[in-house]
Amino acid sequence: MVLRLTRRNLLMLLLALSVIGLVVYSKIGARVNIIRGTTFTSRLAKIGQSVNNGNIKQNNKISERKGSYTRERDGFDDADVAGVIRLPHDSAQDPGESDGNGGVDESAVQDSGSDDGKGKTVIVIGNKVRVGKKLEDVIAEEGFIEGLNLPQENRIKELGEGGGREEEEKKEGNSETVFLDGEEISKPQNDSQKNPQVVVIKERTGMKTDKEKHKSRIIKISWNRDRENGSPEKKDQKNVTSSSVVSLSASTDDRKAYTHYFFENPQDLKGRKLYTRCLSKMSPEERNRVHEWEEKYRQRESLTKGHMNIGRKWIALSEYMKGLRREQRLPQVINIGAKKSGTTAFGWFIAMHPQISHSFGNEVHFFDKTYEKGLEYYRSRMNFAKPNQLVFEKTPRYLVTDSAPGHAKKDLPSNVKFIICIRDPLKRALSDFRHDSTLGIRRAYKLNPAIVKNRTAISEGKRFCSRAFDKDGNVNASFDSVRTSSYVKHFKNWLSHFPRDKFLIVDHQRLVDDAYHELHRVEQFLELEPYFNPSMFYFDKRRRGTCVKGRPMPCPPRSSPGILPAGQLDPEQERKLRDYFRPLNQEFVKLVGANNFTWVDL
Ligand SMILES: Nc1ncnc2c1ncn2[C@@H]1O[C@H](COP(=O)(O)OS(=O)(=O)O)[C@@H](OP(=O)(O)O)[C@H]1O
Repeated sequence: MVLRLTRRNLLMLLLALSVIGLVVYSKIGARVNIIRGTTFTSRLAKIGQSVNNGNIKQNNKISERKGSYTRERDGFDDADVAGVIRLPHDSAQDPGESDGNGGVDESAVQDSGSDDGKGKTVIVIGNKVRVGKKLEDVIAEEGFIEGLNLPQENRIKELGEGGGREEEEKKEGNSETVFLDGEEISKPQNDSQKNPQVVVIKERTGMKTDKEKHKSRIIKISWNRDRENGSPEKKDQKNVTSSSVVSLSASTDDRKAYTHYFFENPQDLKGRKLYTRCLSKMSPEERNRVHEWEEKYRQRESLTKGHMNIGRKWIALSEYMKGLRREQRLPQVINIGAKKSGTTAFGWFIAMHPQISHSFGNEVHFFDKTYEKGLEYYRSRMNFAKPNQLVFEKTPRYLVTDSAPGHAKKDLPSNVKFIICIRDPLKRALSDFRHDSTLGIRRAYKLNPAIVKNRTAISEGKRFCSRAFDKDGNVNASFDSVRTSSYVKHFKNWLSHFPRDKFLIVDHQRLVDDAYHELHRVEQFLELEPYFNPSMFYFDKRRRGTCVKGRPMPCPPRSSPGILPAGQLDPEQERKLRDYFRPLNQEFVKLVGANNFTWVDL
């Protein structure tokens, strides 16, 4: 049969091909899922489930999915992960066997998955499972575990980058004493060292592409946190984090110098970005000194050049900085918002003060976006501060993130202080909306500038109102731009965790009209030596903002490019919004205890 090549026939053919494609894809996809769902991680999770009622730790990236446990897709194949779970009752000694050829030893898994498995250690490295074997024996057999070559006295003998290990190194590894957390694990000194509660190891396998190699270069060892305070009864496996290992091994001072999130998570691309940024701020001479230090570190640790991954570079860098008495500390001052209230300019001004060390980058977004990465990550986002400096970061979303103050209270030192920048709530809301619209169309704008050509102040005002009011014409309090401007609601949430004297309110308008006055208040609040003076600042008409005299770049950077006009409202809509904000402003002022904001009663 010969089909005529008409448009209709072509369409039919395309449709048929798509259907076939879909069917094939769904079949293969389903199979892939089944394979993933039954790999050793889910088995490992089941073992853990029988031990601790299914509370497999989040930080091991094992999460519940469709009734069974499977590792979160974080770029690793299941075969890259290994784990050790010490079941309760440390009794069994009979070693289980690996099948030796990379497959999972089914009997070992089944054995330990049942209640009979209690009391046995289950160790999973790569896709081998061992039951009842001593951790130290397994480590000795495996020969190397990256991530344990902690600095100097905490070092484990490291044996190559997996895959192509040298024969000689292998021998060395079997004969050398192995150190874990700075202790000889072949001669444990107390029971808790003998009994690791959880060890999770990510091990590289035969990776091919560079990207995969990078990803696979992670091995994590986690110990039960309770080991630290010596209360094995209070075991809570959910609390285990990979950073506990380092923190257990180092004294407080060493911890500050060496513990580094990127050392343990070299796959986190942020590490590379921040490292580059940090070095780019240095003079060429200083950069050379850092590279020399890295080389010293490499030789001291007997590492090959290939070993110097980004995690180790961070360790070397923090060692170098430690020598200059500079270290990464958790922030002591946080500008928590509000968005579009001049927070970027504020951060830029305050960073001029010699006693302030600004975090890397404009915003950190720890309490609102990356909290699950842990405090070590947060610390690694801070710049290397001198002993007399206060560490500062700003993230405007903290103000409106409900969980932020609780987490900040729990995690930060008690001397932390907060700055809140605020602004006329209506102007802020319009600026906020413009910011979000700009981000939304930035891509389209790049492709076709004409897309914003017809957007006027009036049209933007209309777009704003279509969101700011509901269909009955009432203010839509849950619209983001309106919600953020309701300062009192957010401030109350923060006040329920911190006392009033922990906060300083900075008004954007005053930052424009009299920057010196505002910044001097900040100096007093933070107990800094006076640095700013009135003659430093001027108002730049073109930039419509405060700038600083005598600097190569006199004005702070803008947080978003102004490709759209600010929205203009008709008087009726403006009145309605003002009526909405007024009582909230008044309540806010009562709480703050000062009333020199020009916009409160508008
Ligand atoms: N130098 C200087 N002095 C005073 N005010 C300034 C300065 N630079 C920026 N701005 C104004 O700050 C508004 C942006 O605020 P943020 O930096 O907090 O925005 S962001 O939340 O970080 O996106 C933004 O407001 P709009 O222009 O209304 O959008 C800026 O005009």
